[in-house]
Amino acid sequence: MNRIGVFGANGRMGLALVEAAHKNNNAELGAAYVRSSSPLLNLAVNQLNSAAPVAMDFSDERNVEDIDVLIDFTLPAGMREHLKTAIKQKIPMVIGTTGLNDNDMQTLQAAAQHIPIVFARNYSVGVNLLLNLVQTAATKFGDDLDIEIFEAHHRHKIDAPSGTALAIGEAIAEAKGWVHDDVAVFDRSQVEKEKSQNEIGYSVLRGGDIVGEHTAYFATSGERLELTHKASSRMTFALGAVRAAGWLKNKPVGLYDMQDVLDLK
Ligand SMILES: NC(=O)C1=CN([C@@H]2O[C@H](COP(=O)(O)OP(=O)(O)OC[C@H]3O[C@@H](n4cnc5c(N)ncnc54)[C@H](OP(=O)(O)O)[C@@H]3O)[C@@H](O)[C@H]2O)C=CC1
Ligand SMILES: O=C(O)C1=N[C@H](C(=O)O)C[C@H](O)C1
Repeated sequence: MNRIGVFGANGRMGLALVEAAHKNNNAELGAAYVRSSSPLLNLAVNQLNSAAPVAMDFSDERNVEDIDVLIDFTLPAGMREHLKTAIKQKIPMVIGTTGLNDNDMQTLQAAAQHIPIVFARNYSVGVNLLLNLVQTAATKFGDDLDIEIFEAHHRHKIDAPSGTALAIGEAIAEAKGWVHDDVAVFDRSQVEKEKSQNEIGYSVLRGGDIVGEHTAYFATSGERLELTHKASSRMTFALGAVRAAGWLKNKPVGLYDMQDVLDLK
């Protein structure tokens, strides 16, 4: 049985992860953590199960010592703290937090020399298939091609474009032999010129309770291909992350992603 510790257990994804750990037959919830300053500390996280988990303080080392894999879907600042604990306790970590910067990515690379880590900006099967499909599309059209990425999420999401949109753009850039940062266009409001074909444009919608939608557009002069993924439940991501935790448990140190977990490379 894989004993899972969930950070940010009172968050939208945290709650879904707590439920997903109950649903997965090979996993059990070892601990559900909230911030040490949280008013929810020591209270029941939810009532899904007769043994409703109690929110614990991860900074108390006794609360992490029998955990097999830690899962973090919080914010970048939280992820940084949680990663330190994981390294100190030598516990593998599954990370889904988005909005990470270049320094964070370097920190993850360095951390992965000490513990096994899965980092993915989307834990759904569909998006991980999409990452392969966009690479095919990007290379099979000719030079007459415009590539744009659109994403839509709920009103509470604070990072933009989404981590998934960036992962799609990076996959396309890799297939085209482009440096993503050189071709990514996030804002055209001040650019008064025609678009170049060596660019990947991003656009973003925020509203209501949209779980997560992504479309990659491949537009030529005579046709347009639109590859769309729509998530209809956060449980998709949560079950994917719990599956990744099971896969990671006895892996050697290193930085992995969900395509490794799903054997899609
Ligand atoms: N990779 C994937 O498949 C997916 C990734 N995500 C990503 O997961 C993250 C969380 O999303 P969501 O659940 O909607 O967000 P929520 O705002 O609902 O939850 C965030 C959680 O993180 C906690 N948190 C925030 N800052 C810190 C900190 N500094 N230290 C400790 N805990 C902290 C919050 O605690 P508190 O309530 O005390 O503030 C809360 O429990 C986002 O980055 C999102 O993009 C989401 C879905 C899928
Ligand atoms: O914040 C969210 O909700 C989501 N975030 C991830 C992202 O930034 O891509 C994944 C998913 O789309 C939901």
